[in-house]
This record gives sequence, structure tokens and C-alpha cells, in this order.
Amino acid sequence: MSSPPQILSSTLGVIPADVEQGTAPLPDLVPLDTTRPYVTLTFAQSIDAKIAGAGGKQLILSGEESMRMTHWMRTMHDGILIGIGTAVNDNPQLNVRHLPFPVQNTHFQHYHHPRPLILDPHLRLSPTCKLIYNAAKGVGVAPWVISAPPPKIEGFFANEDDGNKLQEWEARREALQAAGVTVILVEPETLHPDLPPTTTNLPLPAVLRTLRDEGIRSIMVEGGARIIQSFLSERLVDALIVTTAPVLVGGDGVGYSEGFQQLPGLKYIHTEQLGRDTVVGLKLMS
Ligand SMILES: NC(=O)C1=CN([C@@H]2O[C@H](COP(=O)(O)OP(=O)(O)OC[C@H]3O[C@@H](n4cnc5c(N)ncnc54)[C@H](OP(=O)(O)O)[C@@H]3O)[C@@H](O)[C@H]2O)C=CC1
Ligand SMILES: Nc1nc(O)c(N)c(N[C@@H]2O[C@H](COP(=O)(O)O)[C@@H](O)[C@H]2O)n1
Repeated sequence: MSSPPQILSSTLGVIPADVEQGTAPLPDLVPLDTTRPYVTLTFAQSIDAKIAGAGGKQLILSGEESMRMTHWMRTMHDGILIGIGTAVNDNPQLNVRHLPFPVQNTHFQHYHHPRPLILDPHLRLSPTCKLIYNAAKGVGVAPWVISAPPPKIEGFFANEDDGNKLQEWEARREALQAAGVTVILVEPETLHPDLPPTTTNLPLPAVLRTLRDEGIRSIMVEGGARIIQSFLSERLVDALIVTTAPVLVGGDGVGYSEGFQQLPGLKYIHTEQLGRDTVVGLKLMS
């Protein structure tokens, strides 16, 4: 597959004729709400709708052809967003290494690589992860971590433990920044006072607005399970491209469809068989 498969042009749009395949994000990815980036949600699942094995074990579900389709899709977006659960569990690279080697250039310089964006409310990303290592070696784009400000310590309730937590948070932020990561803080929504702060999800509308303000016009959301649930149930999906591999994972595997309240209105666009996998594209109803 030396050019992007049809599922991508049918669902997302075509690359302008004067642009070499894979070298620039798609210019026509414009959401209805232009205060946020265009969102393409994409992942690979088994035929029993699991995205990982028991205990979150990473599974390579995509075959060679559909994996290459995913890497073409990565070139088409400004950013590639995952949750910290995936970053910690999979230690991913999020680059486009499965694309064909260009004749006259090095692979990394030739293609457009999306900026990795990690939703990480508690700064759990390791400063020695592959994303940071690759960027330091010049074979990856430095990730941005989207996080929340540290818990506020105020007057009467301040104690030594709170002070230590704040120092630890500052140390984690400094370590990430020293490793080349940009840390962006988004104010979390007001929590119910009885809820522990660990239950915080970053508010996606504010995250997306912040990313758009920082120049990110399109993102590909790759998962994992909780991130997929959040984007679908908050109806923040412009396109959905799902690869289904002909395997069964079983009841212990990780699914993504619990807890949906409202779903985005998506219309069917295209199905393509890539090797043994079936890839389906849907788009937001206009
Ligand atoms: N087959 C596929 O295509 C893919 C499979 N996977 C698999 O998914 C699994 C990981 O999924 P999961 O554990 O759910 O982790 P996620 O990658 O979905 O990350 C979830 C974490 O992101 C943080 N977060 C911040 N804001 C939000 C928000 N608004 N909504 C949801 N989460 C938010 C929270 O961090 P905190 O806990 O710090 O508060 C949360 O726990 C792995 O097993 C991985 O292999 C992942 C991607 C693709
Ligand atoms: N398209 C696709 N197919 C699979 O079978 C997968 N397991 C995933 N996982 C996602 O890709 C990330 C790994 O990326 P790198 O190979 O390290 O570049 C992984 O973390 C998931 O987000 N995707």
C-alpha cells in the first residue's frame, strides 16, 4: 500500500493533488464547531468488541494492511491524542514508521508526524517513555501533556502531607519539562466536594478549545477505553474509523461501550476490507 487506502479519502477527504501523500495534514478537516479541532476517533477491536486483553494486556489486533492504514491516518492529523492509561500501559510511539520508505529522503523527515497529546491529569507520564526518547533522538515529535493544576492548598486545611504532594507534583512537572515535554494545564470542572480528586476527568470541551488555541486543527483520538467512552458520550466525534480484526478476546478483555449516555449521530460512509480486517468509516451527521 504505497498510498492511503480509500476508506480514508471517503471518510476524511482527499489530499490536494499538489501535495505528496503523507507529507501534510488534511486541510479540509474542519469541524462544525470551529472553536475546537476536528476529531477523528479510531481504534482496533476484536469481533467481540474488545480493544485489549485481560488486565489491559496490549493486543496487536490490526493486521499489516490495516496498521499501515492507521499510520497513513496519523499523517493526516495535526495531533494524536491518547489517555495516560494507554501511555503507561502500552508505552506507544505514535509515529508513522510503517509507511513505505521514501526514495530520496529519510523516513522521519519525509512524512508529517502528528504531535502526541496525552491526557494526564496527575502527571503520571514517565520521563523515560518511548515518546520522549524518540523526540530527544530526533525521530519523533515532542509530546504535549494536558494536565490539571495541582490541588490548591489553602489556610486551615494545609498540612505537611499536602505540602509534600505539591512538591512531588512540581518535581514531576519539572522532570517532564526538562525532558522536552510541554505541559498544558486545563482547569478541571468543579467537583462535588465529597469526590476524591482522583476521579477527575479533564473537561474535554476545555481541552479541545485549548488545543485549538495552540494551533492544533485536527486530532486523531486513539484511545484507550475510558477516552473512547468520554469522546463518544460527550458527542465530540466528527469521524469514527474502526478496524475489526477476525479474533475473539473473551469476557476478560477490555471493552469500551459501558456507561454511554448519549451518542453522537454518525452516518455510515464506507467499509473496506484490508487484509483480513474490516475497516468501517462513519461521519457526524450534518
Ligand atoms: N485496540 C486499540 O486500538 C487500543 C487499545 N488501547 C488499550 O486501552 C487500554 C487503556 O485504556 P484505559 O485504561 O481506559 O486508559 P485511557 O488511555 O483511556 O486513559 C484513561 C485516563 O486518562 C485520564 N483522563 C483525563 N481526562 C479524561 C477524560 N475526560 N475521560 C477519560 N479519561 C481521562 C484519566 O487519568 P487518571 O487515571 O490519571 O485520572 C484516565 O484514567 C490499554 O489496555 C490499551 O492497550 C488503547 C488505545 C487503542
Ligand atoms: N490501529 C491499532 N491497532 C492495534 O492492533 C492496536 N493495538 C492499536 N493500538 C494503538 O496504537 C498505539 C501503539 O502505537 P505504536 O505502535 O507504538 O506507534 C497503542 O498505544 C494504541 O493507542 N492501534
